Amino acid sequence: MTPLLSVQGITKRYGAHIGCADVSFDLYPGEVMGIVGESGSGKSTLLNCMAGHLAPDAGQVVFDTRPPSSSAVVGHENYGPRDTITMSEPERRMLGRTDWAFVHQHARDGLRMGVSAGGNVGERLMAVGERHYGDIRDKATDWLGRVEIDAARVDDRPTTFSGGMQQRLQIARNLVTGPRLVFMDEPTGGLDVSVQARLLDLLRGLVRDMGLSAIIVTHDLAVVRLLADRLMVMKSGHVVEAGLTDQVLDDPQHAYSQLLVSSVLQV
Ligand SMILES: Nc1ncnc2c1ncn2[C@@H]1O[C@H](COP(=O)(O)OP(=O)(O)OP(=O)(O)O)[C@@H](O)[C@H]1O
Repeated sequence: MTPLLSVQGITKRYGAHIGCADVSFDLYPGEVMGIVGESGSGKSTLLNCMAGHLAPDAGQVVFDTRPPSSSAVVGHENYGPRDTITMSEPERRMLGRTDWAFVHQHARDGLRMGVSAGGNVGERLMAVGERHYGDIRDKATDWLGRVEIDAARVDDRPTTFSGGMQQRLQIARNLVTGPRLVFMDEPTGGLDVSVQARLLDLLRGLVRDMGLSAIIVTHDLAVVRLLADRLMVMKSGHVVEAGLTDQVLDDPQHAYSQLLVSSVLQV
């Protein structure tokens, strides 16, 4: 099977300082990869390099592209595995609106706070060529329901929403176009514990129902335990251990992973 995403030798330095070094892995369709490590271990640097937000110094991020489903989507004729780092900026941007999604830790980074909830979701549909107002509004309302936001709030701005609702709205905005790969940066970070649990449950259901592939960066091992099939443990920019989530968490081999797991157990 062709990997959906094949990451090869991604390296990013900040001056003499290493952000992440020589990271490689394959992600297959429907698979969820968790990336864990303490603060400063390079998780966000790696995620941002993979998602095209940051230019790596070396490496490839090869995505198995498919023909556009909307006639409004124009551009590349070469489908199949493509290095997204060397593809043109318009192509990468289109990927970011269609097959890729990015869920930020802070919902306000992924939402337009001055636009209604329905508008936030509908905007992404318009970006891929949908023009029929009634259809867009219906789909937006349907997605609000799928993320457990009352349809009566469709015209309200996200500024009037709680943190958990804002995060669920950001997820709806991201998933409405049916992406195949979702990058998530600490998706439950900064939320109350009970809100986190509900969001995790929702995410798990959506990932399963939509057959999504995802890469989730977190320092919370409970998040990867619930969502990730596989796990990479990072330390000082390097991957020190990788494997099936349960295997790594229940029987960590590297001393740093052991420390990471045990310090969580002590909490
Ligand atoms: N813009 C930058 N300029 C210089 N150094 C940076 C920059 N961004 C990150 N770094 C450094 O790169 C290393 C990796 O940082 P990164 O933010 O990727 O780690 P992280 O694991 O995501 O941490 P956190 O969980 O705190 O976000 C750290 O040593 C950090 O200080």
